[in-house]
Amino acid sequence: MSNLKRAIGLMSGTSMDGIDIALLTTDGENRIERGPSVSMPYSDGFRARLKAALLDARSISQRIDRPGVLRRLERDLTLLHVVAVNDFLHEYGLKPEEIDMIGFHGQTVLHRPHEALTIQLGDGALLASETGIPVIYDMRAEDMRHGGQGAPLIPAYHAALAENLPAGLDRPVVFVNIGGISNLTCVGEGGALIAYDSGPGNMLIDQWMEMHGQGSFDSGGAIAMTGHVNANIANRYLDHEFFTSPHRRSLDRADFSVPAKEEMSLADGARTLAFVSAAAILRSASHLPSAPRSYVISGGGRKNQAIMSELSALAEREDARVVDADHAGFDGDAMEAEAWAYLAVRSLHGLPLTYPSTTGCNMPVSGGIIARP
Ligand SMILES: Nc1ncnc2c1ncn2[C@@H]1O[C@H](COP(=O)(O)OP(=O)(O)OP(=O)(O)O)[C@@H](O)[C@H]1O
Ligand SMILES: CC(=O)N[C@H]1[C@@H]2OC[C@@H](O2)[C@@H](O)[C@@H]1O[C@H](C)C(=O)O
Repeated sequence: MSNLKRAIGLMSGTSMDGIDIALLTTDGENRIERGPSVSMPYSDGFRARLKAALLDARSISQRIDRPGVLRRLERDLTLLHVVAVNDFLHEYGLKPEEIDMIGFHGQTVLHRPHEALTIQLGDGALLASETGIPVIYDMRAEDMRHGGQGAPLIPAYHAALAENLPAGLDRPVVFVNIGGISNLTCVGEGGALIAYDSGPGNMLIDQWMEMHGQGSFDSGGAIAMTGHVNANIANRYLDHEFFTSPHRRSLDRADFSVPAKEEMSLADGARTLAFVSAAAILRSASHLPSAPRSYVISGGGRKNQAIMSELSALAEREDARVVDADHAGFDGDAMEAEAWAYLAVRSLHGLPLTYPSTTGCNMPVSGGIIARP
């Protein structure tokens, strides 16, 4: 009997721009068949509610606390995921009974690894009852109970993808996800894994654009491409203890703040923050035991031309190649959602989601809670 399962992965990331949905058929190990994927953007109003809720989340001290607006928001967020799943099933002519499980990330509203506290809003039981599909959720907590950072979790999936790298991508290969926050996974010769968060990704750029009334992101990096890097401000970010400390740790959105509006012009700010996003990745990669030969970039940040050109220039100096995940045979938009489907299957099979070399946990750890319809 095969261990193959058909799973839907759902990711609502730190950019808070919407829900990514992907279908994956996998054994949770080396067999991966990628299915369709879509994104369901949040309305401006819902996005604003998520952002406002980050403030209420700061007073959480126990995992079950839902102060202020959080309880109602968790329900609404879950119902949006219900709509996302049901629309997806309809669009691809699938029935709930044809899906073995959903891997549900939810929305991180607080992440304090030093307090072993991480909160992802999302009601797994409600999602299961409203879709008729078993749901595996809350996949970060068990890692923290074993001394881990609770993030990143995508490395187990990166490791499986690295089994099928196209020719020309030499190891060590580093998978980089440039979302609101960026994280990297280095896969060395023989499959050795090292992973950690690598710095601010798009979140500062997004906040900078919003502050200037220029929408929620710098589309294509078009504004950044007309600006110049302010080296003093860039160094202020890059000299942060996060990069200089010998210890790697995971990040919360609140760890870095946007520059003050009057510090730079719109274009120089967009360019400087794109440079910071790129340089942060290289600076974090300098803590790896051996120099990477290739970087495979996923996440929305790969669509920002300024980030990508800064990254390519910096990597070239170290004789490394930078490749968009889409050009390496992967799907740079769906990779996180695919990962949550993959991790759900691993969770079901009791396989580790994290390792000492990915989150700093004290042993390989599985995790996740299952909610049945
Ligand atoms: N066309 C584009 N041009 C420039 N930037 C873009 C474009 N599309 C998306 N982005 C950036 O990517 C972000 C979304 O990226 P992504 O969906 O990978 O993040 P996330 O999954 O929410 O975050 P995380 O991985 O930290 O959880 C947007 O907020 C925006 O900054
Ligand atoms: C606590 C949390 O939600 N962390 C996210 C965030 O967004 C990117 C980076 O920081 C990563 O550590 C993680 O998400 C990815 C998907 C992960 O766990 O692999």
